Amino acid sequence: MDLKSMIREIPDFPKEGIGFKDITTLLQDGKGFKEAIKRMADYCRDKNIDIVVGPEARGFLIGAPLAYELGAGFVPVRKPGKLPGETVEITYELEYGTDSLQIHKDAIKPGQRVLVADDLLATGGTVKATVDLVKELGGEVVAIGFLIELTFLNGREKLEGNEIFSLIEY
Ligand SMILES: O=P(O)(O)OC[C@H]1O[C@H](OP(=O)(O)OP(=O)(O)O)[C@H](O)[C@@H]1O
Ligand SMILES: Nc1ncnc2[nH]cnc12
Repeated sequence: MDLKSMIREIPDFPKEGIGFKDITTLLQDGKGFKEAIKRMADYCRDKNIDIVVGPEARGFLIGAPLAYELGAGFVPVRKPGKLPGETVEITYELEYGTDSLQIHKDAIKPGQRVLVADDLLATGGTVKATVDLVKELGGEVVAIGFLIELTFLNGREKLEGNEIFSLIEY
């Protein structure tokens, strides 16, 4: 199945010069969605993953079904003010300015084996912040998986030292 053909590219969204990779066209195709999650799960079935962690919002769309397929738990990483319990927060650099993400303090136990999953790797900032939150709680980041990787942005450099996989490259 050609998953790449199910991704729609929207030019100049959300701003001029950005070629937006729209995954909604893949998600709305039942066979495509199932195949994408199955292929991501195949990368890590033998890794004894306890928890899949996904950053808001598109990381939920990939991370939650992936956790279900692996028989693992799912932990959301959210934008500030959304999680009701006690949280740990990280602030990270964007192209212009900064952003913050939070995780529940008790969401991961020290030593648990974690897969970090998101829909897309661009500069790597979002997932690097997510990895740092997991490590702060004592989780072991076993692998990082993406549906899509924009290789020309070299996001892997920011994630050096981690095992990384992606299904679709641009
Ligand atoms: O590698 P990076 O440069 O950090 O970019 C990738 C991130 O950007 C997108 O999320 P976005 O911030 O647009 O939020 P959303 O998931 O709520 O749409 C995407 O879903 C990744 O999480
Ligand atoms: N080109 C892109 N398409 C979709 N999501 C993105 N997040 C960051 N860059 C993106």
